[in-house]
Amino acid sequence: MAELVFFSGTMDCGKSTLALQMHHNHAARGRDGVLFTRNDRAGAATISSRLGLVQQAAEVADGTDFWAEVIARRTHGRPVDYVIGDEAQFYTAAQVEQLARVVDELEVDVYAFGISTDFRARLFPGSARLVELADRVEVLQVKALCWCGARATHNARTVGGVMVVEGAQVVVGDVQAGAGEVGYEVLCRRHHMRRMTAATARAASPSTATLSTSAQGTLGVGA
Ligand SMILES: Nc1ncnc2c1ncn2[C@@H]1O[C@H](COP(=O)(O)OP(=O)(O)O)[C@@H](O)[C@H]1O
Ligand SMILES: Cc1cn([C@H]2C[C@H](O)[C@@H](COP(=O)(O)O)O2)c(=O)[nH]c1=O
Repeated sequence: MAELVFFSGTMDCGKSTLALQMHHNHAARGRDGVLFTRNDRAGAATISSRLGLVQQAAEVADGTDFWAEVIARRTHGRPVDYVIGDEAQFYTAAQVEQLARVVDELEVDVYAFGISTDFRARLFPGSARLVELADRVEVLQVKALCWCGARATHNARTVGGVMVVEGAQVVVGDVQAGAGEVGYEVLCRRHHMRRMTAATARAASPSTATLSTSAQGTLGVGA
């Protein structure tokens, strides 16, 4: 039976890498897949992973209808066994419903990848609908880490390393940002709620190492 699976995690936890690995493995066994993305950092119609993999994909716009996209390809003779949708947090709720219909009525597996919450720790509309409709929500195994060494569970938006809480929900950006640029940093909930980034923690206590001593012990670093 076909499935709608939502692979979710913070920024920089390996979602796009996994999306491209899954595409590779399915395609290697002769399955036909269609790749979609929206607002990838590397530019339109691209899925890019920080590990260096880049693949062309169809760019999703507000008017994209996933049901029509799959039907059109099937009409032109493609089997369309699965759909991979990256940056799925940016899809509309209606588009997620179309994906669910593609699964249920066309027997196409849909693998959606995205962050659940924005810089204010609020669900994106697309992610909320995925959590509501997915057969499974999978949390990625590779842990992104907060500066303190705890598992990062939240995404902070930063300017010059300082967390900001005002602004538009969608601002494309990266965890590696230049001075003064809008960037992102992944944090544990405790430090997200305290608005404490690596830079502000260092400024508050310059002698504190970025990873806490206990975390360094756990991770086997800092000896
Ligand atoms: N130089 C590097 N060496 C090894 N792994 C890296 C390197 N740069 C990034 N990564 C890995 O890539 C992950 C980010 O992958 P990516 O698919 O771009 O994430 P996401 O799509 O979730 O934002 C990081 O968590 C890290 O594990
Ligand atoms: C938290 C947050 C993120 N974004 C943007 C920033 C990036 O362009 C993407 C996430 O990409 P990744 O592959 O998961 O690193 O989302 C945003 O627009 N608004 C936010 O609040």
